[in-house]
Amino acid sequence: MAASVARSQLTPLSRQITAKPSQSDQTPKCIVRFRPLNIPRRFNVTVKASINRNDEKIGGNNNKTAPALHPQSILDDDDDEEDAASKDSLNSLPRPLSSAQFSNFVSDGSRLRVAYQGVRGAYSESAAEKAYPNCEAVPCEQFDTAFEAVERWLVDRAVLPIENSLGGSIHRNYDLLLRHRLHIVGEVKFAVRHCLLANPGVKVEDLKRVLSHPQALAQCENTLTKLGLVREAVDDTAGAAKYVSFEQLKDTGAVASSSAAAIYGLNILAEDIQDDCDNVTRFLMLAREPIIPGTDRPFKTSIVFSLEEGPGVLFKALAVFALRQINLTKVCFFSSWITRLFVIYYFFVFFEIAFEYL
Ligand SMILES: O=C(O)C(=O)C[C@]1(C(=O)O)C=C[C@@H](O)C=C1
Repeated sequence: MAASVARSQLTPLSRQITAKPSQSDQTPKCIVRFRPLNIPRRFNVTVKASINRNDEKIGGNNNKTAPALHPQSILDDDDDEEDAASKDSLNSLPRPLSSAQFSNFVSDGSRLRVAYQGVRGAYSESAAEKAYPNCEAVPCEQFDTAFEAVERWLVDRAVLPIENSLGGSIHRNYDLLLRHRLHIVGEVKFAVRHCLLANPGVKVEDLKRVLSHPQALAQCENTLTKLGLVREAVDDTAGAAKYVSFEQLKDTGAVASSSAAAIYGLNILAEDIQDDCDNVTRFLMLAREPIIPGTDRPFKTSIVFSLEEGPGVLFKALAVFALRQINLTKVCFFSSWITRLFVIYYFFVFFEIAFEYL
């Protein structure tokens, strides 16, 4: 009970996480200065978790497990300590996750902090708990807030939806994967069972409109059309439930989970209102450090790249995989402000082999 009270006091992280945390912040790792090991100290730069991109720079010894960037406390700014710091730095480098390391605890034994988008009762919270049992799930207002929270060491991981069996790809998160430098370290599938929620005493026939996340509204298209309800999109399903409850709305319902109903004191008017009983959302688990796949089992690898416009460019790109018998599990196209066309490939193949091919 005590735990649930404490958790209910969590306020979602907002975009303001760019502000320096207060002294009382319990997370000492939150402001970190990264310094490439092979760059003189005076060229120190503050960058956001670009560990992967500089991997090869370390000592040129093909040590793929050693990231090139060294996190150093922003308070430690004494030049005299440079040599000692450089020597120690190899030992203190953040280690990339290995496939065997799916621990729910960080190195100091504290619970893993996992960011998700939404408020308490969101499906993303349940997915985070499924991905990392016993974690401390940290609500974030927006998807990019969750990305930033990991990059700034406010949390250890993020769990974000990427695809739904009914609604399709969640392009916003593909786009954010490109803009941020986090690594996909796993995925979790979560069966989403939507309920129609309303304040106590409100009946289905009293409802005129319904609030929810756009994906959730799309997943319940048939039911909501039959009920003739006006749909209104909000940031997340549980946020819709919270709003309906706090505003004591009598003509407005929410599409959300049964746990959101319990948390915000709403009644469940209808259960399993999604159009397909097999409504599954796939969530990605994201971390600052890449995972180094072992050779004991196949790993799913995601590749993002852009193509210049021209006849047959996509055909040629796909041929790279086809000619090597590499099985693609998903191909996704979308436009982004960064380039005109991005293609995402998922395929089952060992990571190193994939890179050899590319
Ligand atoms: O709004 C929520 O509860 C979420 O966790 C977000 C989200 C999504 O973005 O797809 C997650 C799962 C469901 O598919 C519906 C909504």
